[in-house]
Amino acid sequence: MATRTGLEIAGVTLVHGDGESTVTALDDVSLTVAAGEFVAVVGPSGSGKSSLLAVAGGLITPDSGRVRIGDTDLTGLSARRLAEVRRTRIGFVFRSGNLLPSLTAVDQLRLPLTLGRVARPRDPMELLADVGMTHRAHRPDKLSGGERQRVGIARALMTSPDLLLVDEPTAALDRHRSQEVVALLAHEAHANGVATVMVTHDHDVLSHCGTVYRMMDGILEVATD
Ligand SMILES: Nc1ncnc2c1ncn2[C@@H]1O[C@H](COP(=O)(O)OP(=O)(O)OP(=O)(O)O)[C@@H](O)[C@H]1O
Repeated sequence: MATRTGLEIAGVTLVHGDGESTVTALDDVSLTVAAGEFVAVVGPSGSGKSSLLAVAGGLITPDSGRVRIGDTDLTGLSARRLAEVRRTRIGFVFRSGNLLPSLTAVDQLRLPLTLGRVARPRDPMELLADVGMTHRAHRPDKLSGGERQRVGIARALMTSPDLLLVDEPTAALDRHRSQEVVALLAHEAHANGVATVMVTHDHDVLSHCGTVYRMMDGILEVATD
């Protein structure tokens, strides 16, 4: 059986700024992540990791190259179609959960379903159980950092996305919670067949990932150490 492709980035270049002060944030970057595959991207500050997530997530259109999610080519889509792809096909997980302070855990998960039609909605209670969350009626101020991340991960999976983009998920967590959260991401990626790209500075969690890539001055390569 052919492996389903979740994300395909081919020959992407992205230049920030204009005139004399330009920065090549992505320099002919290619990356393919299959459905269910969990990859990590490491690299120093300013090397282009956030730019890679922004391009993969359809937030920035690259200057050249191609970005595909499943069978959809993002290059050339209208802003409206791109927003629709972001809402229905891509899940975003942020550094510290990015939860809305006034909503309970279960309502954070219901939110993505209120923003428009979703072809394959998940059941919020089931998904919270999946990520090991029992405090379903708690608001974020009553949750630990690890629990907030669990809710953030579950929220990102509500639309059954093809692609999960994860930015520094352990930035606010201690070592033990970091391991738990990244193990959970690995489990969800495999169990749901979602291509997952995680940017991290935390080398302790890399054993949970498949391929580890290193970004350096906008160039992406497989990390060899
Ligand atoms: N909007 C922008 N305008 C101009 N330059 C930018 C812009 N965004 C990023 N850059 C530059 O592009 C390069 C890559 O930045 P990027 O944020 O992708 O790096 P990063 O690896 O994610 O860094 P960090 O680990 O600190 O988040 C840097 O030199 C940065 O200064």
